[in-house]
Amino acid sequence: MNNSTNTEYKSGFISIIGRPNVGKSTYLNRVVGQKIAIMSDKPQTTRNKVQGVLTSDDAQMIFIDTPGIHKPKHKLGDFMMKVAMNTLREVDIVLFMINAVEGLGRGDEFIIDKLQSVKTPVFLVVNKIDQVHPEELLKVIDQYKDLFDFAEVIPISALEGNNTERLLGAIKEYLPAGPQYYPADQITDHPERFIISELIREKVLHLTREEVPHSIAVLIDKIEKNESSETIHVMATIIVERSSQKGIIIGKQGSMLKEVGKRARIDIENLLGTKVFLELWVKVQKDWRNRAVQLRDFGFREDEY
Ligand SMILES: Nc1nc2c(ncn2[C@@H]2O[C@H](COP(=O)(O)OP(=O)(O)OP(=O)(O)O)[C@@H](O)[C@H]2O)c(=O)[nH]1
Repeated sequence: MNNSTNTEYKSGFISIIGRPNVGKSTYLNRVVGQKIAIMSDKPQTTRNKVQGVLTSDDAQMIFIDTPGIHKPKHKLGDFMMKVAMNTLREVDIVLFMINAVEGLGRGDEFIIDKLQSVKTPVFLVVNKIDQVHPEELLKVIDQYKDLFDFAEVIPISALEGNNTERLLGAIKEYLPAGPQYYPADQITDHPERFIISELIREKVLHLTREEVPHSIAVLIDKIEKNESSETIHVMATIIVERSSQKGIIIGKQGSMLKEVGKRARIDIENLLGTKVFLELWVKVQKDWRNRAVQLRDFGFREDEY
């Protein structure tokens, strides 16, 4: 085993937001090189948007959709908006995608307004440049730059592939060192999975405060529908770096873990709109962040708890 590497593995979550029809799915599909998201002319076809995972030798980028950011009247209403806003805070980079042809519209102002409270770096991704003159493009960019301080401004054509490599390069620059969350051959997942893991992580952090550092990870082992009882069985593992942290998270006679589970379950039930049976495990994986390859080998059932 060789632990001494000069270049650190980078990984992180990138959320793509923007008005309907700006080309988010087209971009996602180009990035992961396969048709994984539903592309259509019909706005907001589905709530259950897929995410794309792009894995290379030195980085893993996980693209996620942000539910509800442009849908304030979504049936889950405020809760989804809250989740969306939290998601924006939890990701490493936000790609705000706009349509170079249409320019600034009302939906954009709503999104920009929401972004003002987010500290995550926001890239302005100006899509569909194959359809505008360069002069027009500059005008559109200026309109947006007047309203927000973007970390990067990158014009692309998701359809034709112009500049998409440059965008990936910029994303990599901003990603922190981190593990390979997903196996290299996995390219899609459902955003629910990510949100559920974040809801659990949030409860752990709230309940334990500074005793448990932010380095914990929550991996979702399974989400399974039980047809007969109409419940969804979620099994997740909270990964910590030291056994002392495991003790804190489990608590006296399991009291802390029970409370984490109770609070997380309520949120997950709201998210999924169905009854949930939540099973939580805690596992020590020393220095897990530096042992990216091991993450893909986590076999939860083999472990002693
Ligand atoms: N000319 C041109 N058309 C594009 C480009 N990117 C996407 N489109 C087209 O724009 C339309 C909408 O693209 P989608 O990728 O479905 O847009 P979306 O933002 O995911 O839409 P929602 O799912 O409704 O949020 C499709 O007809 C695409 O072919 C581009 O770079 N240039």
